[in-house]
Order: sequence, then C-alpha cells, then structure tokens
Amino acid sequence: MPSAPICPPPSAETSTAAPSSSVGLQGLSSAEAARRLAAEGPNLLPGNAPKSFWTIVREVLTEPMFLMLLVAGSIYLMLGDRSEALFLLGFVCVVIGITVAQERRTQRALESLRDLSAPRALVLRDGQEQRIAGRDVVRGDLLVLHEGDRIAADAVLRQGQLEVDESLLTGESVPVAKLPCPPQSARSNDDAPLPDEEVHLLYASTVVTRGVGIAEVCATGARSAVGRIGADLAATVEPPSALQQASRALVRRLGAIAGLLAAFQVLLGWWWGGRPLLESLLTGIALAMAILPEEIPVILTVFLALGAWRIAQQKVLTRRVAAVEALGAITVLAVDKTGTLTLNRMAVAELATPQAQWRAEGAQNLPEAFHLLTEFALLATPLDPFDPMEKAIQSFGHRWLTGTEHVHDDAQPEFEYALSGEILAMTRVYASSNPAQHLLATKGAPEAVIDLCHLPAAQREAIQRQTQAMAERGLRVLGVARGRWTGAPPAAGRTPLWPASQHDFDFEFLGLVALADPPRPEVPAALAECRAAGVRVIMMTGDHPATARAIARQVGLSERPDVITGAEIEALDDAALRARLQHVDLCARLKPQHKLRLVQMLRAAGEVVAMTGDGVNDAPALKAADVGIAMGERGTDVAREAAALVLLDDSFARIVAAIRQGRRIDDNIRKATRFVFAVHMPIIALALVPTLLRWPALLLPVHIVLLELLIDPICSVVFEAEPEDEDLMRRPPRAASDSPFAAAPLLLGVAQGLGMGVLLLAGQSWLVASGWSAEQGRTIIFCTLVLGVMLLVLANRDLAHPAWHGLADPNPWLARMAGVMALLLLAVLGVPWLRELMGLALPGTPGALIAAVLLALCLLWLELLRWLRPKSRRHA
Ligand SMILES: Nc1ncnc2c1ncn2[C@@H]1O[C@H](COP(=O)(O)OP(=O)(O)OP(=O)(O)O)[C@@H](O)[C@H]1O
Ligand SMILES: [Cu+]
Repeated sequence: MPSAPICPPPSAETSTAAPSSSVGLQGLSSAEAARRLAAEGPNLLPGNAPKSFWTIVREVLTEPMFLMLLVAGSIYLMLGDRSEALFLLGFVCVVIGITVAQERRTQRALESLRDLSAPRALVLRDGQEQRIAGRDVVRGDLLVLHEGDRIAADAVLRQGQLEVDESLLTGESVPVAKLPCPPQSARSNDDAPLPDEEVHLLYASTVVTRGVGIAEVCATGARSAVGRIGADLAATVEPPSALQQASRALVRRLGAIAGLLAAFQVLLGWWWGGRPLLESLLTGIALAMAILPEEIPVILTVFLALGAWRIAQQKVLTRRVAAVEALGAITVLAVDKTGTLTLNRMAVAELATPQAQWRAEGAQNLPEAFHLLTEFALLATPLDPFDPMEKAIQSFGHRWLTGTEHVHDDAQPEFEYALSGEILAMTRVYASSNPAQHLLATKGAPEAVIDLCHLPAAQREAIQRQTQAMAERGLRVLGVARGRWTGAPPAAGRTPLWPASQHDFDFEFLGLVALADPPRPEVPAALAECRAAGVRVIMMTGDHPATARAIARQVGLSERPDVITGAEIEALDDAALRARLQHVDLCARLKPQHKLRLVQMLRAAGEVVAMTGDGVNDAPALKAADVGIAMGERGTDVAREAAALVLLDDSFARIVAAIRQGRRIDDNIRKATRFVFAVHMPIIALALVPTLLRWPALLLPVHIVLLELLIDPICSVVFEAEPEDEDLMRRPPRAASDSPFAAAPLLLGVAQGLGMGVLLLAGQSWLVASGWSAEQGRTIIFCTLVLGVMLLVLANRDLAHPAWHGLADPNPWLARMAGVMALLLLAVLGVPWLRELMGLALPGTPGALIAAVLLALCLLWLELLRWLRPKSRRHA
C-alpha cells in the first residue's frame, strides 16, 4: 500500500481539541460513490456463506433417523420387496425436500435479521450527512465518527480528535489517541495516499471510545487491515441455548432407550416369535423410529428463528436467537431513563444562580443576572455537540445571548477535561488575553461542581436545596462554574503542562441549568402492561435521585419513592444490597460498574433480567443481562453489538411487545413438545404391543415412516403460528427453571397418547375377534390414527378450551395441514398400488363407522384428561 509520509508529524498545535464541525466539507458525490462501489466492490469482510443445499442434504443424511431409513430400505431390498424399498428411498427424498424447505425458511428469517443488523455508517456525501449500510462505504468517503461507533473501513482522521479501542487488532485494551491529519491541498485526489503515522490512521472494526471526528476512507473490505489479517468477526458461532442443550440431552437419552427397546423387540420377534431375522430387524427399526423424538430439536430451531423474525416485524431486532427463549421468562426489566423512558429531547427549562431563579416558560427576555451563567454553560459545551443535552445548551445560549458580548463561537479550547467516572463534570480550558492566564468553563452534576468549587457548608446546602427543588420537577440539573488558572508560561511552540485533574483548579460557582426531557407518551401504558404481566421494572439511571423519582412518578414506574444511589450501592455487600433492592425500584447516580453489579446480583438471585442501555460503558452490563436491549437509533454501535435485542425505533412499548412474543413462542414450544410426546405414544404402542401379544404385525415400517417423518412434523408446524393465549400478559412469568422438557408438563401429553394407543389396540383386538381381515383392520386403525393425530393437534392448541373450540381460530396452518392430511389419506386409500404397498384394504362404510366411533372415544379421552388436569398450572 502507498505510504508516502505526506503528513507533517503531529505538532503540539494539533494536539489541542480540533473543531468537530463538518461545515465546509462535501465528501464524495453520490455518483462518484456509486462508481467506486461498482469498481472496487462492497465493503465486506470475507464472511461465512449461508449453508448450501448440499450441506443441508449431508446433514439430513447423517441423522440417525435417515440411517435407519436406509437400513430399512436395504433390508426390504434383501427381502426382495422392491416396491417397499423404493417407497422408503423415495421417502428419503420427500423428507429431504421438506427439511431443506424448512431450513430455507429458517435461514431466510435469520438472514433478513442479519441484513437489518448489518453495520451502518454515517458519511458525508454531496455535502450532507447520510446514514448508509457499512457495505456501501467506498474509498474516499468521509466518515462522521462519534463515541461508540465501530469504524466501517480503514481511514485517515481529518478533523476532530478521537480515542479508539484497537484491541481487536492489537490485543491491547487501552484506548489509543488519534489526531487529525489535514488533507494536503496539493494532493492528487484520486489515489488517497496514507500518512505514515499510526496516530492519524483509523482501522476498520475498531471502536471509537471518545470524541468526535471526520475521517477519510482509504481502504475497504478485504483491503482493510482486518480484512488482510482475515479476522473473521462474523463467524463467532452462537453457543447452544439452554433449551437447545436440554433438547439434545433429551433426544440422546430417548435415543438410547429407543435402541435398547428396538434390540429387545428384534430378539423377541426372532427367538420367541419365531419370525425371520430380517423381518424382526424391520420391526425393531420401526419401533426405534417411533420412539426417537427427532422433531424436537427441529421445532426449537424453527420456532426460535421464526420467532425472531416475527419479533422483527414489531421493529425489534434479535441479535442472538437464544434471547427469544429468555424473553418469555423475564422477571425484571431494568431501564435507563434518558431516551428510554424520556424522549431525549432536551430543552433548557430553568436557570438558577445563588441569588435568582428564571423559567424559560413564557419568558420574554433573559435578565442580565443570568448572562454569565449562560455564557459559561456555552463555553463548557462543544460548538457542534452530539449529546442532546449539550445541543439544548447551545441552542438556548444562542437564542438568548446572540448579539451580546457573551457568545464566543470562534473561541477554541486549548484543552479539555472529559467527564469521567470519578468526576461527573467536564471542563474546557481557553486562552485569555494574558498568555499566562487561562479561563476555565465547567459543567456537570451539581454535587460534582460544588465539590470543585470548595464552597462553605452553608452555600453548598443552599445550592443543594435549589438542585433538589428543580430535580423534583423532573428536570436534569447541571452545575456551572468558572475558573482561572495561571500556569508557568510554556516554552515557545509548546502547550502548557496542564494539571492532572480538574480538582487542581479553583472554581467559582455560577449557577444551575435545568433541562426538561419529556417522558415518552407510550411509556405509562407499557409499564402498566409489564406490571400486569408480573414483570418488575427497575430504573437504573446516572441522573440525580430526585430527577429519577420525579420521572418515575410521571410515567408510573413505581409507587415507592425510595431511591438507592451508586454511592450507597458501593457501601453495601451483596446480601444487604439484595435485601435493599426488594424495597427499592429506583437506582440513581449509577456508574456503569454499578449497573453491571446490579444485573449480576439480580441474576444470581434467580431473576431473569432484561436491561436497556445505550452508552459505550453499558456494554458489559448489557452482555451480562439475560436479554440486553439497545436502542437502534440512539444507541452506540458498541451497545448494539453487546445487546441481544435492538429496538429499531427506540420505542419503549416495543420491549413489552417483544416480551409478549417471547411468551407466545415459549407457550407454543411447550404445546408442540407436548403434542410430539403425545403423538409418539400410540405409534409406539401399536408397534410394540402386537409383537408382545404375537398378533400379526399391525403397523408396518412404511406406516411408521409415514407417520413419523411426514404427519407428525407437518402437524408440529401448526403450533408455530398459534395465536397467543388470552391471559398471556396477565399471568406471572414462568419460572426460569420451568423447562418444556420437564417430566410434569409432558406427562399430560404422554397420557393423551397412551390412552389413544389403548383405545386403538382395543379396537384392533375387537376387529380381529369379529373376523375383519388383517388388511381391513389395519386400514381402520391406521386411518383412525392419522385422524387422531389431528385430534391431538386440536387438543393441545389451547388447554383452556375443548379441542373443537379452536377450529374457528385463525391459524392459517391448521387448514393447510388438514388439506395435506386429507390428500394423503385419499392417496393411500384411493391409489391401488399404494394401498397394496401399505397392506391396506378398503373397509367400506361399516369400517368408516367403526373408525368414527374410535375417534369419538379418543376425543372423549382427551376431553376427560383436559378436565382432570391440575387447574392450578396456569401454563399452556
Ligand atoms: N455532557 C455532559 N456535561 C456535563 N455533565 C454531564 C454530561 N453528561 C452527563 N453529565 C452528568 O453526568 C450524569 C450522569 O450521566 P449519564 O450519561 O451517566 O446518565 P444519564 O444519561 O443521566 O442517565 P441514563 O442512565 O438514564 O441515561 C448526568 O446526570 C449529568 O449530571
Ligand atoms: Cu416423531
């Protein structure tokens, strides 16, 4: 890469804060950007391609289920039953088709989510700031960078000053300072040359931890530094979720049981029943197929992926599919205040000096007494800020002071002390007419500014009373102070040696600025819904306790006025904090590490915690929460990447909508699992019992394959689209330990299926006794079983109502499933060679009547169970 040192080494002058204004910059034209995009390709790192058709086929073929199918097919071939063998092998194709279709559906859902969560970049084009997809960034684009952004491509910093976390490339987690390298006027403009100094270079995929700046892109995609070392960021594979692990364990355990029972049946049929070995092997394989709940992992994958897609329809992006699972179990929702409960539309509402108060509402003018305060609030704020609060101060100051001698838009600060965890105040240092003297402007949390001013106790208390009164009106209050500093005159061309901390200056307190930030209109209703759903809401804010309390009251977050502060939290040990937290919903003046500790502690206490956050510092807590939630519009890239969910339109009500969806998905997984367990029972009974009783084989492998590989999965899909239960958001969250694979919830399914099996076996023995042929008997039992499977679907959709109640419900898949089943039965009965292959014979009207009676008895059994089931369990 070209690296002529065309840039002057960073001189002392450039190390002062540079303007972050984008005024005067044009960027590329859209036409030029499009041309370069076409010529140089999209800004994408070599990522992981979607699963190919053949990968899916290979995966399907290595499943135990298919190995069994192949073995069964070969045995049929050896037995000389070529049509059975062909049928089974043809079946493999059908099932591969279904599996591929389902995988495609799942992947499309996941891909559309990935597109939504693809990185974006703010660029200057045609002189305007535009947000574009990260993949559309081209060489020469001007990136507008803010704190928390992930840099889209390798670039040279042109304006501003940044701190960047390059740990991704260097492993070094200490942020690196970056300084601007102004463009050379004589530079040939097409072949953007690179400066030599690292200090000007920004690398793709690294993160801005502080500052604002504009950078010119010099390399994109595979040509960037990360692209060249092949760091594959996208390829981090999600570890299996708790449910997936549980389901795998279950399938493994049942697989072992299936193997044992099948072996037992083979031996039984061969030695004891005196059947030929191959035939016994076939019945054994059929039994193993009947037992193996292979559709459970499929259900999980499909339901969760489609669930994530459905949640995206509600403008909530799922970044980790496992979060969908946790959503339904959320017990605590920890929300930040600014921007989540409030609109983050700040406006200065009140001013106060130690002597006087002023309100913006209805004001005609700003009295002279407040000019100094406003002037220093302005001086303590960047001219072109990112923070809405600082924007509000800028527009307020310009509105009232323009035309007076108090506006200094052209003054450049010589140095800046940033807001930090230790001191919630920021100071900007300006030159004064006397070269040895410097002027300081500070703003920050009132208590921090009071601290910096070293005031006597009486004055402190007076200011604290003023702060309290303003905060209780729901305002965010800032203190403002002025300072002077005389440093030893610096050597020529050098900057003075600035003191290490803001505490090393002397400040004079000027007054308070209070900003209003109206609550979001949708919040009160959403909070009420959370409360009805048994989800506790806790506020975690960095703001003043009184402001937190006032906003909480305005939006109806909590009745309890108690507030715990970060300082108090630090003083408490875990046990004491846990006890305290049972009575407090409001946590104020929190630092990021406090949020992290609260989240960890709540989780340790068994809560399932969702947490909102948007800042760079919120990332650890977002990661630690069960469901971290970031704001799509306002949040930083870093917060978005740490979060499991992203609210695309920043609306708080979306969180509740997502919880609702999560609960619905959770319910539906339970319903489907119960259904799968129920369905397997009669199939197992009909496969096993005839051997034990030395009856002629009732269900042949072809029947079991048909039931297991076609009917049962098709029916399971219905549950994915099941609408939510009526009381979904009026019942408490399920216990986190309450798994859909626990014995208790599945017992009902097992009972449903077993009863059906018993009824069908009784029917069969009656049919045999009354002289029906084996084929006719089989036909009646098989048809009843297929219809019984549909009955099980209806019965498990909604336990609160009888099976037939749901028929009128708008589940689109129900009608489709019924259609497929009808076609299937018609084909099996109506196509002669199929009928013969399956050992069936038309049973005539009497046979149909018997099937109807059996079916009615099954329905009676299901309703009896529904009625007997323990009513205290409120779950699906
Ligand atoms: N730009 C700033 N200049 C001066 N003080 C600031 C600035 N930003 C924040 N502060 C002070 O730091 C405090 C904490 O801010 P922080 O951003 O951590 O939390 P927050 O935005 O108030 O709360 P939330 O967590 O609800 O979003 C503020 O209440 C304010 O007093
Ligand atoms: Cu099955």
